[in-house]
Amino acid sequence: MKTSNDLLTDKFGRTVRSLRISLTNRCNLDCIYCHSEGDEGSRNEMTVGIISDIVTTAAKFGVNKVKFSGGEPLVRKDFEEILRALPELKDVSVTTNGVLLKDRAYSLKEAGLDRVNVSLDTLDPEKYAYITHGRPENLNDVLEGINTAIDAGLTPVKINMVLLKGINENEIDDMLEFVRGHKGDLVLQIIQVMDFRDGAQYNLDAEEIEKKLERRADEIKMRKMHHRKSYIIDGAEVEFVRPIDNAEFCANCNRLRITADGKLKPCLLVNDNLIDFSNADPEDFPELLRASIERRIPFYTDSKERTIIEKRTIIGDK
Ligand SMILES: Nc1nc2c(ncn2[C@@H]2O[C@H](COP(=O)(O)OP(=O)(O)OP(=O)(O)O)[C@@H](O)[C@H]2O)c(=O)[nH]1
Ligand code: SF4
Ligand code: SF4
Repeated sequence: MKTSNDLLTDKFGRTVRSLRISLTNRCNLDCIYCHSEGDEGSRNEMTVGIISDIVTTAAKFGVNKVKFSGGEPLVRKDFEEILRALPELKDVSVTTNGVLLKDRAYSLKEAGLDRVNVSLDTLDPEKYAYITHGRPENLNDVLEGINTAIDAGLTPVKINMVLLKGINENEIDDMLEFVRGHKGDLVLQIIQVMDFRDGAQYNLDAEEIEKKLERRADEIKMRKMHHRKSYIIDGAEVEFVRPIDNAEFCANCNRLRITADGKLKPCLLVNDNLIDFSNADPEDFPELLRASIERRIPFYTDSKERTIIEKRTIIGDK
């Protein structure tokens, strides 16, 4: 048995400090690029007790960050209860589409949520409806949700903008202006679209776009997680998430995923190495965590050829 210090370090020297927990596969939208956290789509959902047990165990071994995701995590009415059942952590956040955020922001903050990321690819209602298969009016709900989250202190609120060729690639400056208009409470997060659902057809040269932003930056920071860079451009902060074929991103991946139905998932893009702990005895959790860490490998390496083959065989066209 490993000691508590190295239990969550994998054979590539990556120490897991963060859990990314999917609360549900249900969603009130249906986006054209949805990756559903790379999950197979089970309808089962973990109970508050299981979530609390696994986070408590992981926290004993150094995990200090939890990110909740979905599907859409706010469709779970017991999200506040889940938050109240967590141990003390450094950073608890959620990624949401924001449609239901307005009515929950204050209660989530009171229950212990630190901050929120909100998906917002466009400020145009018609494009919004096209991307999400929702209603144009949903865009207003999201904007109200963002404002309420700021009022409730769920800051900084990150605005997740997935770059989509032919749809929103010319909206980066509008988004930067939107962020500037909220006086330091917002950060723009630009995300390269991945090869899920219709994603591939909207892919563009994200590296080139990032280089252009870099040239405009007054200041550049780099995060430990994924070595992601963020740029300050005329007072607006923009972080770039560019995972595809990015060996550096995977070499600095320090998060372990948990699927909505309670499986440890070492990598977003791999589904044949999951470990089920939904029916396990909490006493066995450390051993299961360790087993999952043993299965972690960086998905993208320096060999692009290998990556493409793996992608086809492992995730298919999901
Ligand atoms: N391939 C890959 N993509 C990721 C990973 N983490 C995040 N992403 C991408 O980044 C998108 C946005 O992530 P968010 O859920 O907003 O959270 P985050 O930016 O990772 O976390 P914070 O910056 O700490 O809030 C996801 O939908 C993915 O497309 C990862 O570990 N691997
Ligand atoms: S809001 Fe998120 S989970 Fe829902 S369909 Fe869009 S990308 Fe998928
Ligand atoms: S190994 Fe790479 S692709 Fe897999 S979850 Fe980590 S960063 Fe994402």
